[in-house]
Amino acid sequence: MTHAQDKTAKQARPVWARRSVLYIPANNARAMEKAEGLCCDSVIFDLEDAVGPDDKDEARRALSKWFAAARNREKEYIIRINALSSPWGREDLEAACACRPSAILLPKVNAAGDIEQAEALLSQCDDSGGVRLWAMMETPRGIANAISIADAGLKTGSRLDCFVVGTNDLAKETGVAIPEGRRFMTSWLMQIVLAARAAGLDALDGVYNDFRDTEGFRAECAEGRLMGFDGKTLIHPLQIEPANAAFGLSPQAIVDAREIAQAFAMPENKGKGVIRINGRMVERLHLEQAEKLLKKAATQQ
Ligand SMILES: CC(C)(COP(=O)(O)OP(=O)(O)OC[C@H]1O[C@@H](n2cnc3c(N)ncnc32)[C@H](O)[C@@H]1OP(=O)(O)O)[C@@H](O)C(=O)NCCC(=O)NCCSC(=O)C[C@H](O)C(=O)O
Ligand SMILES: [Mg+2]
Repeated sequence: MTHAQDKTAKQARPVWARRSVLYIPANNARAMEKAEGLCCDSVIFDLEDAVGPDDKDEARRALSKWFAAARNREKEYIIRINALSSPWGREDLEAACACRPSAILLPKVNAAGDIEQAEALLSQCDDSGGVRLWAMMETPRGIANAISIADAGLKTGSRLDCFVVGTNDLAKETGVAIPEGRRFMTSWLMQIVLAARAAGLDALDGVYNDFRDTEGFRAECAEGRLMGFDGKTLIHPLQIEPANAAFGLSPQAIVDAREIAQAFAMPENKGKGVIRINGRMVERLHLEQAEKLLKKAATQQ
């Protein structure tokens, strides 16, 4: 991978704020009707674990109806399908692709080959590249292969944008307990963040199951922010506001980013690699950061 290829792949990705990403079971009509009005940055409609085997067909039909109605696209709408190796995966992918969501979320990704398989199937039903791909990192093998999975996202034309942590499956597969600050999981979570960053992907922290425990939830959001996650996946509307607060961009960060963008846009700074703003050194790498931050800020709900 050359530097130029790496940069092209990273720049091709859509930039969105993803502070609060709410799961909604695709067989829960009442919750689905709330999706547009909630102030989370993104919604993941779930066809996988939240939907029982007997309800999969009905859930696909509900999704197709939901997307067919005129929907605003002020936030991202993602569909989580079942694993392609499961009895439902292929049908889910076709049905999800026909909905034209912002992205399809692939669960239980174990290796780069899973991404390549999904990309190949996606290109058969969407040749525009508009339907993006997200990957759940929630199996022991997936964590061990995190960097090669992330690198699949640097291939020409890849749709991979984001890693999503699945702490429940990780706990189930490994026997590691989640409570007490997730301390025995921390090294895996950091491996996911590191691999995501190596390929310029976003990384979203796992869910907090005890949705009535606001204090515990806020603490885990604060931890996730310090660990470098872009946002948190949520299971209940009560969790939206604390996640937005924890992962939000501060007004000062937005002011600083605007200042950097304006400074580099001035004719006297054209082509310069480094400039001085308010007595501080600012390089072009800071301009890239500032531009991304401003794009994210524009999509915060
Ligand atoms: C957890 C729940 C089953 C709780 O539901 P409920 O008992 O109905 O909660 P409330 O009575 O407090 O609900 C109050 C109102 O809020 C609406 N609501 C609840 N949840 C949602 C939601 N997710 N999105 C939108 N709206 C929601 C209710 O409809 C009530 O509205 P009203 O009747 O008008 O007052 C439920 O919250 C739920 O199903 N959550 C999502 C569960 C889910 O999707 N799980 C799968 C993803 S998590 C996962 O798998 C992570 C990963 O893979 C891993 O391995 O870790
Ligand atoms: Mg899971």
